[in-house]
Amino acid sequence: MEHGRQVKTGKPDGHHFCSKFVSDWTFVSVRTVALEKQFYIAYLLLSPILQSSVPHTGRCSSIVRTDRRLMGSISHAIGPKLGFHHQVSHCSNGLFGFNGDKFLSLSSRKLFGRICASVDVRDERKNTTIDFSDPDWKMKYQADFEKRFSLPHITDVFGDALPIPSTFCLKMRSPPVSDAFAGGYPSDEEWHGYVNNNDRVLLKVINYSSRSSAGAECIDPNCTWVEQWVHRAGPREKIYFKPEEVKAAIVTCGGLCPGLNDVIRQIVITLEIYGVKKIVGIPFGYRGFSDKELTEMPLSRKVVQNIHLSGGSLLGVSRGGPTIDEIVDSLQERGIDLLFVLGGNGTHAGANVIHNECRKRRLKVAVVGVPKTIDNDILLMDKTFGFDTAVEEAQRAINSAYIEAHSAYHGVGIVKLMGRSSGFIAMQAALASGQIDVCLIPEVPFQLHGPHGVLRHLKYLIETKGSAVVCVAEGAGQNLLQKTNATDASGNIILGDIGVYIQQEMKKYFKEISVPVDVKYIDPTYMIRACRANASDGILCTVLGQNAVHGAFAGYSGITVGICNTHYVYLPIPEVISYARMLDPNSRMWHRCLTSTGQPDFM
Ligand SMILES: Nc1ncnc2c1ncn2[C@@H]1O[C@H](COP(=O)(O)OP(=O)(O)OP(=O)(O)O)[C@@H](O)[C@H]1O
Ligand SMILES: O=P(O)(O)OC[C@H]1O[C@](O)(CO)[C@@H](O)[C@@H]1O
Ligand SMILES: [Mg+2]
Repeated sequence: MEHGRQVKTGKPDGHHFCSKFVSDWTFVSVRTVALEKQFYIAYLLLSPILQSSVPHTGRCSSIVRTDRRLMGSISHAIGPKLGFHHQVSHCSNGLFGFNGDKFLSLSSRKLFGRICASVDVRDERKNTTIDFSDPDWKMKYQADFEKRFSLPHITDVFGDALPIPSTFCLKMRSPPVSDAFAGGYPSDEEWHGYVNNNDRVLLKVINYSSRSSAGAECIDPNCTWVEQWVHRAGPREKIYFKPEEVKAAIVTCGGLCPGLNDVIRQIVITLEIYGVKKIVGIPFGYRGFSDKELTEMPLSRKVVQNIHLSGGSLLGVSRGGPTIDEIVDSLQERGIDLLFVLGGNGTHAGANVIHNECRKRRLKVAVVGVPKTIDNDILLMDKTFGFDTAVEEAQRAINSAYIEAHSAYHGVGIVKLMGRSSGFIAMQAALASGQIDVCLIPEVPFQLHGPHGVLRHLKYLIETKGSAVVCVAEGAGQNLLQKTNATDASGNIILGDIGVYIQQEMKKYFKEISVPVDVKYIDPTYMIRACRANASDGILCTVLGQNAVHGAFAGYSGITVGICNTHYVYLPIPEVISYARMLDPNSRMWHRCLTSTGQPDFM
């Protein structure tokens, strides 16, 4: 029996308080995707099961709702759109019915993993079911994984494309290391510094012994460890483009992100090292491909030398823009052979369609993405560039909120941070600052009002500590706000302002209960991304930029670059963008954040 984190599910001021180890099993919910309705399964309903596995006082009735988006957290193990179909008919206990449920939450998955004798996993993308009674299922899964993560290559379409020796040469840059190393000297034959096409990086490094281990990502009911290897990034010995003949283009799309200029700079520098003479920047995102008013920007080492010293994008960014046909027409007209696309989920979706359209038209173009999102919401990667800087900047806002709140009589600071569908920035900033009492993220629902609501907890904090600081991700608590169906030029839903709403409700609440509070609201939204990359992001951008160029010259297309378990990899675009990566409320990191803030569940 394993136990989860120590959770306060209430406060001693009148409502229930539970300061004990609560198992993961207490966090249960099911989302009926088809009906788009959230519903909760009360703890009491589960108590017959839970009593046998969880030591509880009977006073903790708090339930944390999780939802389909949590699948982001298990995606690493089972791949995009690979949903768990727990066939309830297999369960001895027929408590639950799932009308067309596509996904079960991670937590409920664990629960059912225990309840059900047999669990069926379905790969929705390929509509194949894994039969765990097959003794070879693991081998088959690994083979399928290898296939899914194989990298599209120019030779898939141009079978007769002949590679040439790479013009990117590291030879002679290193002095002899030792007699034992490569025969004593880095010779052509034995040492060249290239990455072998067959090199792989292990994607998952934790062997969870139990489905109930915190953050467990399991494929089968026994949580068997399955090797999942992805392609290692880096320069190859053979290349598929003649550097002196190619034209390379760079485009930056979506919102701004610290580090865009660092990546642009490094791509240009690396291209020049290969020997590329024609390098251009497409202005203002995909729009630059079709807007006749906008002309492409010639790029060289000289032009980009110092651009990383400032934030933003040298090329400009935009949302929305032309159709894929228009973009590919433009690629053809401009004679572009290598296209580097810097952007988030939307941009990568575009890049993948561009790659497919190029194949359809039999254009020998390598399309390589570099994931850019301060939200850190791209699947499989340790982190995306800009995220670290955004967290650092967010901390400054939190510190100001803390100083304001701490210095005022009954001061409350609220800081709203970016994070449309995932709360990574809010969580990391809360963890880093150590000044947050309440961290609200899109992945964890909360109530403002009521005995377990945020406002009641703030009252408790005012009474006990004298002040409080709340940090809220922009996508949190959207269910509390009126929905507009407005979208931006790229089709992203325009969110309601949760920060302003919390501020207003807070003022009303404290007025009603006649407790004076001094509320200060800080919205540093654009300040955390419109800035220069910090050192850590600077390094990440440099490596990603270099690897993007190596990947394109190696002949790969429809790929993106990333960092997995501290190693740099190439991944096929569809595998990283099938949905936005979400924070797993059952992950150790979120548990650590809760431990740090000391906040209870707000449901
Ligand atoms: N599904 C899609 N297929 C093709 N192109 C897309 C798709 N989604 C978005 N795009 C295009 O990609 C570009 C950027 O998209 P979007 O504005 O969503 O930013 P993003 O890349 O997701 O980055 P951010 O993290 O800042 O939101 C836009 O020009 C948009 O038209
Ligand atoms: O206001 P803009 O430029 O559309 O960008 C805002 C969005 O950008 C993001 O940071 C994604 O890059 C979202 O979290 C946020 O909603
Ligand atoms: Mg987007």
